[in-house]
Order: sequence, then C-alpha cells, then structure tokens
Amino acid sequence: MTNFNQLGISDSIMKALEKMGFEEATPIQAQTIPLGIAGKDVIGQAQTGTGKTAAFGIPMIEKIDTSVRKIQGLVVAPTRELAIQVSEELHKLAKIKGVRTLPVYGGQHMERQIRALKDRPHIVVATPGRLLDHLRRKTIRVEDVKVAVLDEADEMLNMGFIDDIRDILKAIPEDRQTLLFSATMPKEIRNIAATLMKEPEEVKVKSKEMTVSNIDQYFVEVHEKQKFDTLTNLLDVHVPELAIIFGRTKKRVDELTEGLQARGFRAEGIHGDLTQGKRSSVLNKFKLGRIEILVATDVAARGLDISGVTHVYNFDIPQDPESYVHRIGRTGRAGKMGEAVSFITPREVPHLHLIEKVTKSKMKRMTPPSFDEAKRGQQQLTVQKIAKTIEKRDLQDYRETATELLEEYDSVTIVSAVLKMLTKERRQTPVTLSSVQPVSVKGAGKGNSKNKKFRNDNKRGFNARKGKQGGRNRKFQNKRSKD
Ligand SMILES: Nc1ncnc2c1ncn2[C@@H]1O[C@H](COP(=O)(O)OP(=O)(O)OP(=O)(O)O)[C@@H](O)[C@H]1O
Ligand SMILES: [Mg+2]
Repeated sequence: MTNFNQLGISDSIMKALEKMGFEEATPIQAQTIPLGIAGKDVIGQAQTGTGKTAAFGIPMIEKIDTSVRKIQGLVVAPTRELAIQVSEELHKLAKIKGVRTLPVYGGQHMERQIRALKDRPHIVVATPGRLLDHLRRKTIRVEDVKVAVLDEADEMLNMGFIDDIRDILKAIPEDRQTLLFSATMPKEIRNIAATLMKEPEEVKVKSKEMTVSNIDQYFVEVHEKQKFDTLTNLLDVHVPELAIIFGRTKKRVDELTEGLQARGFRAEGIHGDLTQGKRSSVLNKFKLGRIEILVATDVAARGLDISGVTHVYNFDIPQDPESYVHRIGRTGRAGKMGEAVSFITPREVPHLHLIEKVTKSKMKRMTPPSFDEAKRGQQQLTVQKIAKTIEKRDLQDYRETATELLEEYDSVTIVSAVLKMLTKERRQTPVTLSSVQPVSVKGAGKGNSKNKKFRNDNKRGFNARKGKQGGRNRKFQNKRSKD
C-alpha cells in the first residue's frame, strides 16, 4: 500500500484527495503518478474501477500553471457521458489549486460551448468528433497543451477513431507529454500507440485476470426465446440495487426497455440515437436511484463510474472480449463487490470459452431461477414493503377495519389477499422481442498465440459492430465523429 504523500504530489492536490476520501493510492496510481510528474509519456493499463482517472489526472493538474489562462491539459474520451464524468473528477482534484476544467462534447449547444471555451479553461475533456469540429472552426486553441491524455486509449485508437485522434494530436505541439490509459490494451493497439508517443513507459498492473476479482462472474445458458423471461426471473430473485443490462443494438435496447417497463420494472434505455438531453436525464435518474435498471448499448460500457451498481447483465454476449471486460467492470468498482451474468444461447457456448480464454477468467454456470422462485422473489419484495410499513407504527386508523376483517376471514387468507394485491404479477404481461443472430467465433483463427486470436476476434467484433464493408464503416465513422 502506498500513501499519496510518497508520490511527490503538491499540497493543494493532497488536500483535495483528503476531501475526496482517498486514503491510499491504488497500484496504478502509485506506479504512474511519479512517472507522469517526471514528465514521461505513459501507457497505463489496470483493471476497471481501479482509479485510472486520478492516475492521469494528478500529473496533468500538477503541470498546469494557473497564472496562464490557456488550455494546458487535454483529455480525449470516447463518449459524452465519460467526458462529463472525467471532467467532474478532475474538477474535484483541481479546484483547490484553482484549475478550471471544461467538458466539450457533441450534442451540446455549439454557441454556448464556444463561449465557455473563450472563458479560457485550463483543462478540456472532450469527445473526439466535437473536438475536431472546434479545431476546424478554430474555436479552440491547443498550442499551449502540455499534457494530452487518451482515456480508454484502445477504444480511441480503434479503427473508428484512429484518424480523428491522429488529427487531434497533430494539432498539439510535439514537445507535449502523452498519457494513454485503459483496462485493456491489445498488442496491435499498443503498437499504434507507440507511434504517437515518445519512449513511453509501459505500466501494467500485474494481475492474473483482466477482470477484477471482486466481480462474481456467471453465465446462464438459455435459448433466445427464453431470454427475456429468464431475465425478469433473475431480476426478481437478485433484486439488484442498481443494474445495467447490455443489449447488442439500439433497437434491442428499446425493445428490452419497453418489455421491462411493461413488467413493472423501473427501467430506461440509453444509446447513441437518443438526444443528449434524454441521455443525460436517463443517466442522472439512474445515478439518483430513481430508476433501478439502465438498459444500454456499448455506449455505456466504458469508464462510467456509478456507485451502487450491484449487477451487470449481458443480455446479449458482446462480440469482443474487451467489451466484456469493460461492460462487467461497471460493477465491482473501488473495491466493492459486484455480480455479472451473461446470457449465452447454446450456439454461443464456443464464444463464451473464447472470452474466458482471452480474459483469463472463468464464468460459473448459473441455473436460471424457475418461475416459482421468481414469484417467491416478487413476494419477498412485498413482504419487505409490509415490514417497513409496520415499523413506521402509524397504523392506528386501520385497526378497527382490520379487526372486523379478522372476524370474517382467517388471518392467512387476509394476508394472502394483501400480498396478491401488492405483488407485481409480471408474467401476465407477455413480451416478445425481435429475434437476433447468435454471436459466433467462426474465423476467430486457430493461431497458437492467444494474441492473434484476440486480434482476429477483435477485428471481427469491430466489423460486426460497426458495419462490415469499408463504405459502411466510413459512414459509421462519420456518424460517430459527430459526437
Ligand atoms: N485511491 C483511491 N481511493 C479510493 N477511491 C478511489 C481512489 N482512486 C479512485 N477512486 C475511486 O474509484 C472509482 C473508480 O475510479 P476510476 O473511474 O478512475 O476507475 P478506472 O480505473 O478509470 O475504471 P475504468 O477502467 O472502468 O474506466 C471512482 O469512484 C474513484 O473516485
Ligand atoms: Mg476510467
């Protein structure tokens, strides 16, 4: 265990860390903060939820000269929600020093954003598309950037973003410091990364598995048509505090959300086709616990740090193993426990094994609960509600009627009727989803190196997600770069 005061951090940030309740540095922080402060380029890889944001944020904040009203630190992150979150975390670390941070992302009002940029923040956290937009319009100045960070570096250097990232980095002076962080870093991506950096120090927090050990990982083998009923049964038995359910496509997310709502769950969906206003409001409601289930595409897979997420369900198994690692990493963060359940159709079993092999982790088989078990789960919820009402002790007004009822019926019959009235009987609402193709590992390659397999699968995953032909791919990039 390392104390932050051993890492050469200045007083104002030390105070911020104390205020944030960070007592000890995590391993990735202990290993990369001194390198970052020393001005080195760093590629940092550590598991999800282990504090990579502060690992790049602290050295960046250290380099900011607050007397100079220019952008000196630039972080690029793949999604809008992540840009906002990273900006907030940096703000917490930097405000005592007087460093001003600004998130800049697609879907936000352009004029307002330009005004905010004119106000000269010290650090900007941006999504790539919108950042390029500003660079082209010359509404952002990056000539004074001393530290550039790619958060979720492998995603940022994935084929869909690579050209954008090159263009962005070209605009920043070469004597900059470049920091790249992610929980996953396939070798081919690391090679690309090295071309953008100066003698980077590679720090990989050693662990046997790519996933964190405090996430219990399960799989449920289930036929496509039974997936939805299995999901609601599981939710009734698990009773998650907050759960994220990942679906493969936007349409799938919409259908799942509607289905869950129809069965009485407080669920809302998030994906790239929604307006930014809707995306933000859904995420805020989820953070506040006003909805209990967030249904999402991979747009919510990376980086999001929402405390209280106890369960992640892969309703559809992700194509690539990295996506699996990031998705399940939305739970089990900062040392807390979490549970991840992946649905596998019988034809997808080989894909499950591939994910296990690449991530070096094992998923335990979970027997799906029966309808009766789910029913008992639902009733338990009602029992809890009744117990809470009893504890409040303000039942005086009801006693007379209760006594009369007891003269007419026996107590078990009365309580059963109350339970029935208060329990959501979900199965009365049938839900059918459009069918989807199973994920397959065909063409994953039989090379003897795991990396090769990983790479192949990774590419396939990319194609499957982002359109197979070059043309469609391009279209996708355009769409994405508008972010
Ligand atoms: N040293 C620390 N002590 C206690 N909590 C910490 C510490 N460092 C970070 N945290 C908290 O841990 C949580 C996870 O941190 P963060 O989001 O930076 O993880 P990450 O490694 O970037 O994960 P991901 O790979 O999913 O992006 C955050 O809530 C953060 O505030
Ligand atoms: Mg992160």
